[in-house]
Amino acid sequence: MSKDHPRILLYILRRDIRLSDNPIFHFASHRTKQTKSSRSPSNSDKRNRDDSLTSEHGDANFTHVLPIYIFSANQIEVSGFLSSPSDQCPYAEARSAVAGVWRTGPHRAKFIAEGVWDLKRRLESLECGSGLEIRVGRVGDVVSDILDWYSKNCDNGDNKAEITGICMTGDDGTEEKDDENIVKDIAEKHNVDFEVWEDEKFYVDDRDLPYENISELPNVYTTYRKSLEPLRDRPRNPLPTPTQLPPLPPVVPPQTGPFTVPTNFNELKKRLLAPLEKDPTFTLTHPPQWPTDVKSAHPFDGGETVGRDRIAHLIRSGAMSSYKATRNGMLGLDFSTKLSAFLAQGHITARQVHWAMVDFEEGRGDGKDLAGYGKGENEGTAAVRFELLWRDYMRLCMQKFGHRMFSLYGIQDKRGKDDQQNCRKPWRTLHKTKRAGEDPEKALEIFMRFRSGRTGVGLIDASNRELFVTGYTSNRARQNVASFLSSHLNIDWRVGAEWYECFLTDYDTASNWGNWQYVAGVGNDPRQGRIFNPVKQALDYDPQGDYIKAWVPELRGIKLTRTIGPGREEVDQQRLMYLYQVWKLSDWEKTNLGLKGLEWVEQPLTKIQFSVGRARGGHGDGKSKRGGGGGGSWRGRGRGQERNFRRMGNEDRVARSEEGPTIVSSERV
Ligand SMILES: Cc1cc2nc3c(=O)[nH]c(=O)nc-3n(C[C@H](O)[C@H](O)[C@H](O)COP(=O)(O)OP(=O)(O)OC[C@H]3O[C@@H](n4cnc5c(N)ncnc54)[C@H](O)[C@@H]3O)c2cc1C
Repeated sequence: MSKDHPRILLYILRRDIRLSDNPIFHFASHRTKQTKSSRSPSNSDKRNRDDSLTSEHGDANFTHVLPIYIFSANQIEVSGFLSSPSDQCPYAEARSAVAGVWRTGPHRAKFIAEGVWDLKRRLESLECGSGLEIRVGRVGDVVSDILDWYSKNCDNGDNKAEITGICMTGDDGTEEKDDENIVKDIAEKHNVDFEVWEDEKFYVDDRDLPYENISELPNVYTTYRKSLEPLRDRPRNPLPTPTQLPPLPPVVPPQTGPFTVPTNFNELKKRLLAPLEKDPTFTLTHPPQWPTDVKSAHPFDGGETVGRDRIAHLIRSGAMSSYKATRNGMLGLDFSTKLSAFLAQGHITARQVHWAMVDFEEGRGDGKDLAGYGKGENEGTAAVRFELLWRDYMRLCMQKFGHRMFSLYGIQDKRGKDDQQNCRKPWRTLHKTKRAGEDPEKALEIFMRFRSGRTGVGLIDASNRELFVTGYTSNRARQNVASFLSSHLNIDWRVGAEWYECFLTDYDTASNWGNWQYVAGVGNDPRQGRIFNPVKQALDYDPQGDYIKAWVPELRGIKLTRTIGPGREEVDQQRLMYLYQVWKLSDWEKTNLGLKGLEWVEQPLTKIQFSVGRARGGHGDGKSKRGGGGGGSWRGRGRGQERNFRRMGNEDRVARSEEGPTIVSSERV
């Protein structure tokens, strides 16, 4: 066989859809440079050579790189790619295990497609013959088909093209690990090298963690964080963006039947969305509608190009530096970074975010006129780093606990003794169990109202409606929603996690399931059993009612102010209570506002006991010390449990003394 025959490295892209700071592309580009320089004896300067790469990853034996992205049939519905309507899809529908909802809903499907297309464009624009191939199917099937095709169709004697290596970046999801093992077996069968690379998209590189073994990962975030402080010193340098890569192979196998992959973006998107659009209501009798005058907090297209622009915008606008003060917001583009979806798909890396902040902190690049430029780490940039570390931590928990991340009883999984003593929470499930008093139909109905944004609790409904139409809802809202489903309604929290998996643009296996467990009280919250009171939380974080009114337009007619002098109005906390729980309105007002008789208004899923007293003076300027609306004290009534509500991930950072003891009591209807 000729030594010049095409030898192909098959690179299976996963959540590393970017050209910059990408270890595999960096390595491949490095090989191109090496090959070129070894051909030219005069160009023997090895100063720029990255020896760690070559020693770590061996002497690569490839002349071509075939980057391939697979829409994985178990995670995203692929029946829209069938070549003909009469074809039968060989895969089961990509639905969730417990609630049976689509694994990937329309917002993320679109975002992923945009990211993949952006990378394809970037690779093609290098003008070195590189590109990206898109396939659909189960990962193992696609890889097998490609290897078989090269064995069968390219056997031209000396010029035979062959796959000499397969690589992918590691992923800690359980399904992703299964895929890695399947591809490893296929590679072995074909006698092809296989390598799983460290994905370098996390804040702290795995190789720099102070643990020998993942079992040593502390079960409490704070302990983990302290082991890594000072956080600013931790990230490695990002890898440079390749300017040249080995070309695509001269011949590339086609997508195997019964599927066809379109060659233009609009058609690709159409095919992905087609099965989801067959039922745009997602089985809801009252699907949320987009209020015409409200803008999405997350209007971003997917892809490395937009993601990197977003980082630059956050620096240039000062949003990164003001992050600590604004991060609990719920409306608008810049109250938080909105980087999560780009990070989840690997369109950008956490260390790129870090180094962009370092440039600002050290007075390089954008932001010259902003406060804090060149003055080192500030409260905002430190808080962003803190949150990025949460993301790392959730991912490491996934690595440590594996399947337990998806278990109803969580990573704690208190079986045995506790089980016998019936200490486990009696979750309401959507399916029949042997437990007495189960009513799965009722649970299903409750879940339907929850998803529709018709629970009757303003903050929860606003968030769930926002999620449905935009694919995003803030961290503050997510915590309340998760707590509401799992603790106020006692519904199996996994159906909430699955609903989020379907609808979140930024869905990330570890962050989603880890956060749901944490809030549901079965994860690694050291203060087990915290419950968010969505009325008090609304008072603290939506003190003018703007967020609820935006997303629940039926409530916009509720007058929230009272007159405090000639031509002077202030938000009245008593009236805010009607917005937060509309059932509290008088029949007369309900009738006037056209709300009378609506199920979610008259029969909320739960009534939360919470009231506010009249102002004791001193707050007549309309600003409470919580930064919100009118003054006045609040009072919870109930069973006498006292809880402090603090933001997850925040417990050791700010002592929120202004958040006094809160009593949660709710009466399920
Ligand atoms: C029930 C629930 C489900 C969630 N599901 C997801 C999910 O599927 N994907 C996801 O990325 N985040 C998830 N989060 C975490 C958090 O809500 C989002 O990361 C954040 O709201 C995204 O907006 P942002 O990028 O503006 O965040 P910012 O507030 O700007 O934070 C900066 C970055 O830090 C990371 N981050 C912040 N908070 C967390 C956290 N609690 N856990 C892990 N990483 C964090 C994210 O990467 C985020 O982009 C969930 C939180 C809850 C309570």
